[in-house]
Amino acid sequence: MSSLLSPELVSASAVTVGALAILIAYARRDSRPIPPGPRSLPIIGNLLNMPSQEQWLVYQEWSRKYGSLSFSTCPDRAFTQHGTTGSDIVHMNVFGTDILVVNSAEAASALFGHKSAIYSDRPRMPMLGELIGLGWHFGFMPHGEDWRIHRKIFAQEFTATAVEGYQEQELKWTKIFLQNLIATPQNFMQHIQHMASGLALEISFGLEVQPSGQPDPFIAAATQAVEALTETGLFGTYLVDFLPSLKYFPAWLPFGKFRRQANKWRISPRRDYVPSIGSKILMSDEASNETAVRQATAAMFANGSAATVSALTTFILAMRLYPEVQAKARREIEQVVSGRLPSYSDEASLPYITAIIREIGRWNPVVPLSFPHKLTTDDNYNGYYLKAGSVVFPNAWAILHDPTVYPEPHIFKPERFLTNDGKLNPNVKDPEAPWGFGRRICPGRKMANSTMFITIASILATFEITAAIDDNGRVIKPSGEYGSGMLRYPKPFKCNIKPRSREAAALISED
Ligand code: HEM
Repeated sequence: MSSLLSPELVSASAVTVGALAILIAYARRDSRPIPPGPRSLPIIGNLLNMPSQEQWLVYQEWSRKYGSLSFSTCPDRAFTQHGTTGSDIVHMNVFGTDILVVNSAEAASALFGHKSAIYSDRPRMPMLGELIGLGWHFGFMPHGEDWRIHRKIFAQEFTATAVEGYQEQELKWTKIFLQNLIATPQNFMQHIQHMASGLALEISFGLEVQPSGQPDPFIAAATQAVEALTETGLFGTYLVDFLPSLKYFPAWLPFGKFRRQANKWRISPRRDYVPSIGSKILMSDEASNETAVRQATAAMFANGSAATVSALTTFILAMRLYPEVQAKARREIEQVVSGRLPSYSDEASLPYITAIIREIGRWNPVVPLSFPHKLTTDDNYNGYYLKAGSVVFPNAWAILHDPTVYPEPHIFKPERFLTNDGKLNPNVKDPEAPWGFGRRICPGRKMANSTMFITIASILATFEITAAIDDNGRVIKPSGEYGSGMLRYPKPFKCNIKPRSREAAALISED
């Protein structure tokens, strides 16, 4: 009996049944007009068109290329003539899974905003949730009761008032960061990471983490989770996302590479942890349901802070590449802050710093394709039929680089959010797209903005960021490149960071 049900036989049968289901679905395909997209092939659909790098750029290009002039009545679009007007929604199909990419703010607002009840689900993500073990992460839970409970408890901890309550810890960690920066400025990325993790641990568990950065097993596990999320979180990166039965295939098969990668990233805290106070609390068996939810959300905060790390690294990059922005920001700070470090009460008087924070999220969004949403009910948009069960990607990158809304979108220009006399322009909205959409919008955004404000204002008040010089006296220009994953980070780059003056250095070392 056991030999009859060998894993190989089970997986082969599962794939055969899956292939049959796709064939039947293909034969019965719908004839209603669907959004345009690249031409698809039988069974595999657009598998060969799926970009593997910087997907947001490819989808942005497709939305210009595939027009909405003539509606196809054939879902594989074999006979469609594409128009020239472009379409803000593009469609693909891979092994029977419909994929929609939303490329404009109007379409995002019409779907994720006005119809959030049917656009707030998440697709099943076998690689991330089942093989790597991030299924507990409520950011990837289906839109249901469990998600609602997690989200409610989490959101209570990060309201505007709750976030004000964390300012003391944020000021403390900003100071630690500045001190680490003065000691080893070349390690600025590591110091940003340490500050974000230390702050998350202190706020979540009340833990006092070593300021100098002794390795902590909880930080290590959170970092591992972030790496897994970055590499695999983009739905469709692995075939198993489209064909879940592949997860039963043994790792040694030639196409079992994803299994080997999943084993590398698999989150198994109970076995791998060296006990720390944080991990003991996190893993406590006596935990009640609510405690369990709190524990998971605390760990989520550690992950969320990874996004803040990316945004702060983008800030350093922008200051290195745009010295005139840095000089202008510093002039504003000098008018407001003198003989002390910046505080939260300065925020209202520093509109240029607020504009810089907005521009960071717009210029190089941390999550350019946001997290994938799933449509739960048949819908239509601009005459197109959108099928229930479709995976829907909001293309935050395309929305934030729309030249009709943000002229010269590739340039870092905080002025776009300001009036001529330097106030925040009420007619230019603070973009929401960097934070996601509808009911799933990032619940940690107030916390992230608060951390960014105090860190950025404090760096500008005390340090100068200039070009690094190589051994031959030549300026090293950062490539400005980013890694391509679900969360984007600037690729490591060099710059010269030094205190602006003796007074600034003295402020940093003061207790
Ligand atoms: C610059 C920093 C950050 C950025 C750019 C960012 C961006 C995002 C985005 C784009 C999403 C997906 C929204 C969607 O599905 O439409 C998200 C979800 C989420 N973020 Fe953030 N985030 C940041 C920081 C944080 C922080 C600090 C926390 C924790 C305090 C956090 C907690 C979460 C959670 C829990 C979710 C999942 C929400 C859900 O599925 O219901 N984020 N974030």
